[in-house]
Amino acid sequence: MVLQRVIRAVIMGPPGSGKGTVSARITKTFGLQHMSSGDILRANIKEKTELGLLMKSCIDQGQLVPDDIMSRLILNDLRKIDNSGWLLDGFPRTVSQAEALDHVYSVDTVINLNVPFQTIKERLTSRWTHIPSGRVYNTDFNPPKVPVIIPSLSYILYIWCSLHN
Ligand SMILES: Nc1nc2c(ncn2[C@@H]2O[C@H](COP(=O)(O)OP(=O)(O)O)[C@@H](O)[C@H]2O)c(=O)[nH]1
Ligand SMILES: Nc1ncnc2c1ncn2[C@@H]1O[C@H](COP(=O)(O)OP(=O)(O)O)[C@@H](O)[C@H]1O
Repeated sequence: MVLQRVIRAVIMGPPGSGKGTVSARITKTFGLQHMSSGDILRANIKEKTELGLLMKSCIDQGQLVPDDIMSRLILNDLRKIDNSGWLLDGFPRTVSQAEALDHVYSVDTVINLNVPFQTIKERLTSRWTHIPSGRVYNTDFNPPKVPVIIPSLSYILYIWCSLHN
């Protein structure tokens, strides 16, 4: 029997630094579960869970979700995959969240993406998201296979509704 070591890692960096893009490659290469705080929050909002409804108003106002709620949510999800390796993306985001994680798990590796602000600005202006799958593209670096040519009114409405529900 071969015992495989469970790897627990965290990726950090400002919004737009490439955490989601790099995480997808790392998790595929090393067989880790990708735990994205943004995706977990969006799933809870979509499913209209009690916490999801509470958090929607914070996110809509551009605020961070309170530390205790966020830590509870992520640690709860990590407990469900206790025997797997994971890469945390977007959590911890504050000292209090880091302490909550450290209390329960010992993390093997932390990757910090250090990207200049000007580069982040350029990347975010050419970032596109495929709403149904959540995949992120960039018109220069990682363009989608099927380019969006002229969005129809119904498509614009569809995107608007997806962002506001
Ligand atoms: N030029 C370039 N663009 C990148 C790179 N990594 C990510 N991007 C693009 O930058 C944007 C932000 O990346 P994303 O993974 O969403 O960042 P996050 O907000 O930190 O998760 C997206 O449009 C990506 O396609 C990179 O190494 N070079
Ligand atoms: N660890 C966290 N603590 C508090 N709020 C969070 C955390 N992660 C995500 N959020 C909330 O969810 C929103 C979307 O997160 P995310 O998809 O990671 O995008 P971004 O990194 O661009 O802010 C954030 O703007 C914030 O309101």
